[in-house]
Amino acid sequence: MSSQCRSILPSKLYRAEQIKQNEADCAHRNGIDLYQLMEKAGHAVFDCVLARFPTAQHILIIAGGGNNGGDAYIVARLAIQSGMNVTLLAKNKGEALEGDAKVAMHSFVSAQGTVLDLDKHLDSIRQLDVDVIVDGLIGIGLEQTLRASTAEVIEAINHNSAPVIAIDVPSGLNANTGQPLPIAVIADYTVTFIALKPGLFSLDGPDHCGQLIYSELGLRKEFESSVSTDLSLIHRDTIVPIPKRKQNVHKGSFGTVLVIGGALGMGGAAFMAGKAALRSGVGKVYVMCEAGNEGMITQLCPELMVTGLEMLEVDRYLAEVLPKVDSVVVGPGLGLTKWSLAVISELLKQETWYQTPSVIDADGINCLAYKLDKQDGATQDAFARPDKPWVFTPHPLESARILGETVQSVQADRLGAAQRIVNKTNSAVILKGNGSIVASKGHSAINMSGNPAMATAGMGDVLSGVIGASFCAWQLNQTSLQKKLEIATYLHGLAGDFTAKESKIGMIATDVIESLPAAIWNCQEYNNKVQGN
Ligand SMILES: NC(=O)C1=CN([C@@H]2O[C@H](COP(=O)(O)OP(=O)(O)OC[C@H]3O[C@@H](n4cnc5c(N)ncnc54)[C@H](OP(=O)(O)O)[C@@H]3O)[C@@H](O)[C@H]2O)[C@@H](O)CC1
Ligand SMILES: [K+]
Repeated sequence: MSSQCRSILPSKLYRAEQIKQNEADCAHRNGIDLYQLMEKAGHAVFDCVLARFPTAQHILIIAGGGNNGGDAYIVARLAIQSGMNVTLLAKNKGEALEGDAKVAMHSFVSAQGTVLDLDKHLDSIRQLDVDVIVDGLIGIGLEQTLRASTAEVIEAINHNSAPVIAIDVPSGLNANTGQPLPIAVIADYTVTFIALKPGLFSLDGPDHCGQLIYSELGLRKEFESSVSTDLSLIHRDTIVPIPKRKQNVHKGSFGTVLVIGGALGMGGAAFMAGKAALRSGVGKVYVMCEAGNEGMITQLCPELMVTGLEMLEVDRYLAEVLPKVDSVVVGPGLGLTKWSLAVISELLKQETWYQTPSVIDADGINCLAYKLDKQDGATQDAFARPDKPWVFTPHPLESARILGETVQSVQADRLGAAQRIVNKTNSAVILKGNGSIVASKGHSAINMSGNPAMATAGMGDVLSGVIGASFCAWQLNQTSLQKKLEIATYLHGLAGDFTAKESKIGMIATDVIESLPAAIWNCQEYNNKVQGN
């Protein structure tokens, strides 16, 4: 998501329906009506045209039948008034328009603008040689799969090689979920109004928005103070600062993490989680792995305290070590075998585990989902326990396993799926993927750091180690579980951003581990400078 304009972004996100329900009241309280708001929206988009394409002569504008189309007519009028050659295509030549959008169309026509019939000019959309296209087909009014004729218009816009500015939301994109329904305009810029919508930041949203330009239309303060939300963004300005360390400290000051994983053939995952915890500043890291793997893990990282165990030795080890650690990372390379299921069964018997901050990742999730599927009472009881300091970190497939759903239903509404996992496990959740979602009861936040180079094996193991560290290495004792997880997720992505080369191809998980100290330092320095700490 590195192309998005982060520095000016607010932290709150609002669903389309919250904006629709509240924009009129907010505008009225600010002394303007909805038509004046539409004028402001049109001006904001035209400012973008002028700023990004100052030499543009010929502009193609697509206007839909709702208020998103209304904004488009304002842009078209401003373009004519500034001497541009404007081609405006509208459904039914705009004849069915009502309300403010109709007024906007008349203002365009009064400025000598001509409205052409969209359906008769599909080929023009594909082929017209223009300097810029403005997409005002559909905004936050889209609720269900596109009609075929509208999908065809979007396909035609995407076919034209001219740059595209989308008004409010790329047409066809679900503003709440980031899902194209099933196709959406691929814009170079999206000028979005009043409040940020979650779909612009998650799933396919960022690939369709291009650079995001937030235009509050003078309503941000009014809107944020009068409308509450359970959604937020995670970016540099929203994370709680990690304090700088005092000089007089020792390894005991920064906690102990236990990593449980590393079945035969998968020792590398436990190594990566353990090393990521160390690189995030943890004082001591224990690794409990399957007997036979201890040598290779120690060789990869001699700073880890590694113990290889047979099945029958696990209970004694856990009873002895769990009370000594500040957090547990369960899952990296754990496998789904007799050994790993025995490990999980022993863990479920340890009362200490339920009070210990724990990350449950990868095969930790798969083992628990498997046991749940087998109606295992201990797993059901563990899920039912309220207020555990646990976080599940599933990718979409693991999410589907926990929920007993399909990957499609998880991806169709990632924010909803994250909350369903929170409710089912009584734990926090990080639902991985583009725009990872950090969720706990009643709140979900979408992370903005990270890049496509991170789509590679082992990256989740690194994240689990960073989260393990967030519980003890950063002296965030007064910070909520949600906020700790937000910092860990952000720093993991930032370390990936620091490491990725331009092509965003070929970075590996162990590269990211080495960038963790720089990412932490960078945020501490930023905090010092910007917030004066
Ligand atoms: N309120 C204001 O004054 C302000 C509002 N603002 C702007 O208004 C936008 C919201 O406007 P909105 O609510 O009118 O909805 P909007 O995004 O234009 O979509 C409706 C159009 O989409 C079409 N359509 C829908 N579903 C479809 C489907 N499945 N398949 C195909 N078509 C479908 C639907 O067609 P219909 O179904 O009616 O034939 C209709 O033509 C918002 O994003 C912002 O840009 C700003 O100017 C600030 C002031
Ligand atoms: K649009």
